[in-house]
Amino acid sequence: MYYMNDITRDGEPVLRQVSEKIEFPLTKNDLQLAHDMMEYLYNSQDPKIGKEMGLRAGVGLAAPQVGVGRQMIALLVPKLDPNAYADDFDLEKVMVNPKIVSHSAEKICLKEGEGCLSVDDDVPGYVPRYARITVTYQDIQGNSYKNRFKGYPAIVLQHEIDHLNGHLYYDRINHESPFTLGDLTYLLG
Ligand SMILES: Cc1nc(NNC(=O)[C@H](CC2CCCC2)CN(O)CO)c(F)c(N2CCN3CCOC[C@@H]3C2)n1
Ligand code: NI
Repeated sequence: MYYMNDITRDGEPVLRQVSEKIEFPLTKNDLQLAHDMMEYLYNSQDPKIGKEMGLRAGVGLAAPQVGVGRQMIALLVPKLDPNAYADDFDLEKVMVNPKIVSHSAEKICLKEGEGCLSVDDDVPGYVPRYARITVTYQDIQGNSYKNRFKGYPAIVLQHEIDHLNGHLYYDRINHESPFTLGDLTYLLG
């Protein structure tokens, strides 16, 4: 069970390192990590539990954010469609050793910019992300996948995979003019 004081903050070296590849079969610790990361996301998205526990809401979480420099991310991305059921997710899974193997030239961004549980103050500005990506990864059983993502789930995945390579979202903001569209094709959200 994670609380906010379990979240590693900007300034801790682990957030700026390249995380280690995970070998299979997963250790008990790895399985516990996967469980705890998903549990944080569910708790943080529950208005009652999230409030009681004082959690910042999250749709994704990377292992370095709980101090573990290993290649594991957890995703709980709701459908953007307001008519979708609350328990209907675009992405609801743990990915081990995720890797972007190809991507569109086209870039998009979230209209309201991004934030990060590991960065206490919000940095305003558009964060350019690839509109479409192909990702290889393994699930906690060790099955391998190669899937394509676009739009909102693709943005979240790029934010999380960045954490595994020591990048934070504000590294990608054009600080000269944070809200220029540049080569951004469209804004999402
Ligand atoms: C977009 C969004 N970012 C939230 N937080 N930031 C995060 O998730 C960080 C990762 C995201 C920042 C931009 C892309 C990835 C965490 N990060 O640092 C991990 O590396 C939200 F909380 C949120 N939503 C919408 C859906 N809602 C469902 C009901 O519960 C509340 C929830 C709020 N949307
Ligand atoms: Ni983050």
